Amino acid sequence: MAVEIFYDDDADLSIIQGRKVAVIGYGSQGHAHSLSLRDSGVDVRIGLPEGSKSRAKAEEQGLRVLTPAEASAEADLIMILAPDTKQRHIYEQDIAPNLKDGDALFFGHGFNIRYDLIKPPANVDVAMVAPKGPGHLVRRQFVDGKGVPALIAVEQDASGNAQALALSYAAAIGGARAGVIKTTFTEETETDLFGEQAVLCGGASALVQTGFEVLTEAGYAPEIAYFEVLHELKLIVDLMYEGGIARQRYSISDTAEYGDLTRGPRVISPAVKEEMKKILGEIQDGTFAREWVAEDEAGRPNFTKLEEQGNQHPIEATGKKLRDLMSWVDRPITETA
Ligand SMILES: NC(=O)C1=CN([C@@H]2O[C@H](COP(=O)(O)OP(=O)(O)OC[C@H]3O[C@@H](n4cnc5c(N)ncnc54)[C@H](OP(=O)(O)O)[C@@H]3O)[C@@H](O)[C@H]2O)C=CC1
Ligand SMILES: CC[C@](O)(C(C)=O)C(=O)O
Ligand SMILES: [Mg+2]
Ligand SMILES: [Mg+2]
Repeated sequence: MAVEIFYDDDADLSIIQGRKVAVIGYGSQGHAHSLSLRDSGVDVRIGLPEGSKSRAKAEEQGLRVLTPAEASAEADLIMILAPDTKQRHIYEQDIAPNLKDGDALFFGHGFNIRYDLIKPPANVDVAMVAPKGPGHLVRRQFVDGKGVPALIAVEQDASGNAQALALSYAAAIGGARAGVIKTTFTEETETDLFGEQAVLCGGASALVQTGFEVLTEAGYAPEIAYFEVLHELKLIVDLMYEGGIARQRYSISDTAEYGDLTRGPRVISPAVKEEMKKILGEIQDGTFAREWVAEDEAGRPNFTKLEEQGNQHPIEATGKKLRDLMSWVDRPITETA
């Protein structure tokens, strides 16, 4: 089925400029949405608990910070940008009691709606604006006059105007400069989880770590291995970003391209594709969501252990040493990035 793609000319910015927006959370996505909404002339307040370490960051940027309940009560559009596993509790405790007829409840990812963790009442719009990129780059691209593509979806159209509202919001954070695609909460959730697990984060991290291990275990210098499998990956992916895999193949040598064509399918073998299909199945049938919610409720023991193991991987120490010598590479991720 053909997708609908919208650009700035299709969006009416005045719709979101006429709303009182509460952004709940001020992390990667929260800071990007809030600052760009404000720069687009939208009335924004931030909802954060009293003890939140994000409060100071938002206040330093001149934003008005309230508790999540106060922000929800004051606003007529509430965008939840707290961690997915915390959203259900925030919704029940702070948002639901403050929802009024005609309010809009917005999400940056469909997890809590797709897996029935949040069940909004019938009298509010329920929509999503999900940028297809990390929040710090969503903000950086907006500041640079560019934009990260975004997906919009409407789960519940109580006002009859939810899609135009979502598109207006997406335009205000720069998404419609690059293209906004209309989808569903289900499609966004399942493709986003699959992308981050199998390709963008899980797949890419494991590929890089394994390549580094194979080279260093064979006696090659860690610094050379780092440049080969991590640093240069960005340069190769930049070519794909600009012109697809064909552009990447045009720029590399014939020798590299022959290796790419003949060895790539041996690395990402049919067995890897089968495993990817299993991972997609666990997303579709809710296995991953149940596992992740239970892990979070148990205090994240496995998450913490695996994250620490990743931090201790030898590629991290080698990379830190090399990046310290390249001031332009380790660009700090700040609230104005
Ligand atoms: N990271 C990304 O780039 C992307 C994220 N998304 C989605 O955006 C949403 C937010 O993710 P992300 O930006 O990564 O989140 P982060 O973990 O970066 O930030 C979470 C924010 O929520 C705050 N928070 C924690 N608990 C509460 C609470 N009880 N009430 C209010 N605020 C709270 C945190 O404050 P504190 O400082 O106190 O911890 C922090 O400011 C998720 O749905 C995610 O799937 C979608 C696309 C990309
Ligand atoms: C790729 C990870 C992501 O889905 C994103 C930045 O888009 C996320 O959830 O952070
Ligand atoms: Mg994503
Ligand atoms: Mg995601």
